[in-house]
Amino acid sequence: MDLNQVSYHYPQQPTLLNEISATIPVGHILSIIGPNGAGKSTLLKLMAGILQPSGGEVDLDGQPISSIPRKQLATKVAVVSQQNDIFDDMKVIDVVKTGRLAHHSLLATISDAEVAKYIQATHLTSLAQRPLSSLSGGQRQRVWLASALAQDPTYLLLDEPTTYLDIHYQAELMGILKQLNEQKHITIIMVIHDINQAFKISDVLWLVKRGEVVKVGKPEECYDRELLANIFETNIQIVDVPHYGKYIVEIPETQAES
Ligand SMILES: Nc1ncnc2c1ncn2[C@@H]1O[C@H](COP(=O)(O)OP(=O)(O)OP(=O)(O)O)[C@@H](O)[C@H]1O
Repeated sequence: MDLNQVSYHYPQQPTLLNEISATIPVGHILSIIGPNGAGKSTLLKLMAGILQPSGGEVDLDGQPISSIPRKQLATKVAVVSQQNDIFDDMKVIDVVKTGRLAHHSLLATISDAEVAKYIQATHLTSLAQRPLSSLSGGQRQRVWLASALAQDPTYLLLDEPTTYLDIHYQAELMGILKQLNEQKHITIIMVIHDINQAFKISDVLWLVKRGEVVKVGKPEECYDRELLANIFETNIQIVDVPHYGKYIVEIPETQAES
């Protein structure tokens, strides 16, 4: 996927993103990180073809996303969304199946074996027959992921996938994403607030501030205290944790000074 001088402004708003150019290599895990309101979700929506750039183009396999018919785009790009309570009465297994509808006719089917594969990959086997409404937030999150996988995409886009998850589920979800990336070579693009998870799982990071991609780099290139402090406008320390490696912590100024 290529961003060619992509600009964007919301209607009647000033320019938010200004001529962003970047390439996301196939098979990479990219995390977009930065403070609230920086433009991360907007960038993700442009990459998903949900929003159209005000200037420039997002290209997929050399073709502008805007020119790719919706159903064809759905064979390549899946967005993990989580706001859908219209599925509440449906069984998990049936919600997962609906993922395939994105790029097939309503009469199209997905084989039971394939559904089972996605359910297994997202650790939902024991919950498959339960109604969605009976699941916890973290379990639901995995259902949305399984449903997106049923689209069989090349690119999986996620907006803050760990927001409602406790640390156990966060780690589990990250493990699932890593496995999908390694085994199925799905390119993963996510907006994520947990910077340590982002640094751990990603091949490349985009650090975004006020609509600008300030830094593109591998995690090891972004363990830069000053850079991170500048992006998040807070005091950052990078500490070494035994058996883990570098860990980024935010230390409020008042404590740092004492
Ligand atoms: N539909 C909209 N109409 C007008 N302005 C919008 C709209 N959606 C977002 N914005 C504005 O665009 C800016 C960037 O929003 P965006 O959601 O992309 O930021 P973000 O980096 O994902 O933030 P967060 O971390 O808080 O989710 C913000 O100032 C926001 O208020």
